[in-house]
Order: sequence, then C-alpha cells, then structure tokens
Amino acid sequence: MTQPLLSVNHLSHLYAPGKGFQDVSFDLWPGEVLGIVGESGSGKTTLLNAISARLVPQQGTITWQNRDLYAMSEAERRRLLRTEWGVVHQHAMDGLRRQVSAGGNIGERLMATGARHYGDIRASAEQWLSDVEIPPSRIDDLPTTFSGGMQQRLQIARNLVTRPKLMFMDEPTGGLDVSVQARLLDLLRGLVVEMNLAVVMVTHDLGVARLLANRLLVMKQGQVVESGLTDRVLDDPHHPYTQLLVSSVLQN
Ligand SMILES: Nc1ncnc2c1ncn2[C@@H]1O[C@H](COP(=O)(O)OP(=O)(O)OP(=O)(O)O)[C@@H](O)[C@H]1O
Repeated sequence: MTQPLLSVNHLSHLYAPGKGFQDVSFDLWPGEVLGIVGESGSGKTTLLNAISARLVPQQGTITWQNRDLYAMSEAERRRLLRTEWGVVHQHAMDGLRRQVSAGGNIGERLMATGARHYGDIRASAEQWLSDVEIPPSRIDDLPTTFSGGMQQRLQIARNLVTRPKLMFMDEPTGGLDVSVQARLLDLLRGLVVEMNLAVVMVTHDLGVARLLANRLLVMKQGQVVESGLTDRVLDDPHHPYTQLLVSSVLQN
C-alpha cells in the first residue's frame, strides 16, 4: 500500500490556551501501533476523540483511506465506528451494553455489518469469547457480572469481531491489577499482530507504550514535543520533557 490508512494534518482543538491540542500531524500505516504519551492534562484524550470522529476539531483535516473524515456524513462516520474502526475505552463498561449478555455484546456489532443468521452469530461470539480467554459458558451472562479484566477483554472482542482495520484505545489497561494488565497486554499484542491492526493508543504508562507501540508521539500541554520510533524515543529521548518522563519512570 502506498497510501497511509489515516492522515492527520495540522489538527487543533483548544478549549482554552494550553487546554486541548495544537497543530498535530501524523500518518498511520496498516498494522502500525502509534502510542500517544504525556502527563495528565496534556491533551491526549481530546486528540484521540477528535481523530476517532467523536469530537469535531476546530482546525485541520483527517483523511481516512483518501477520504476527508469530516466531509463524510455523520451517518457514514457512525457506521465507520461500528465496522472498520473500533474504540476501546479505559472503563470497559463505557464500551459495553450493560443490559445485554456477553454474547449479545459481541453479536450486536456483527449484525451492524449485515450478519443475520443467529447460529452463525452465536458461534462467532463463542469463538471470540474463547479467543479473549473468557469461558464460552459465560456467553449468556451480563458483563456486569464479570471481573474488570474480563470486561476489558469482552470490550476488545466486541470491537474485533468486525475485523476492523483501525482501533482507538484510551488507557486500555488503566485501572486493572498489575498481573491482569500484563496478561491483557500480551493478549492485545498477539491480536494486533495476527490481525494486522493499526492502533492509536493513548497511555501515560511508558511500559505499556514500550510493549505495544511501534512509534510514539510525546505530548506536553497540547503540543507534540517529540515523535519517533518507540525504542529511540524511550532509550534516547531528545526533548527535555521526554527525558523527564523517562527518568521519572526509572525512579519508580
Ligand atoms: N470538555 C472540556 N471542556 C473544557 N476543557 C476540557 C474539556 N475536556 C478536557 N478539557 C481540558 O483540556 C485539557 C486536556 O485534557 P485531556 O483529557 O485531553 O488530557 P489527557 O492528557 O487525556 O489527560 P488524562 O490523562 O488526565 O486524561 C485539560 O486541561 C482538561 O481539563
């Protein structure tokens, strides 16, 4: 492929000076994982929301497979979010339907892409539950009866069932126990490679960034202060702010 999957050009959205993000540009290629790192309040979530069509940015353009995202109709953008894109929220229940069974949470997204055969949908949901290490016997249970780690894995299965090309993740392992985090990261890493998924992931955890991301954008007060391959940025940070971020992790 000679064209990036996603192109972000001079994107800005400021709630107030220094609050939001300013003049962000990058290209994302199929199968590439881009990590957005920076301290709390640096604008990471606002940027992620704008790129994933959940917040109309004040300036700049986003091109998805050669089409201007904000020239598409609202319905087309919503459809994209249900099919070729996925969103993994930090709090799994924000991305799940609490009144719908685990199997229903997965099947619902499949139906958005035209699946109608109940047996096939259920079989696919069972397969996905097992792929994300949830016992398929829990298929009829409500997600509210699951542990935090299971809810997060269910949210991931719900997104992946439509075989998206691009996933947006906001602190995908935030709020989970360290051992649960490690397991989830392992699982995510495997799925990303197997499905050749492109990912834009926000995290303040440089360990998570190191494990999952190929490339990093470092944000400080709404500006990208440094970008590059993950190992280069973390092992040889150029900007003083990145140096501080890396060294404060090392001191922990
Ligand atoms: N809807 C809003 N209206 C006004 N200001 C906002 C709004 N959402 C976020 N902000 C402000 O914009 C700045 C960036 O917030 P954002 O949530 O994008 O940062 P972040 O890097 O994701 O932080 P965190 O890791 O804590 O979520 C913050 O100062 C925040 O208070």
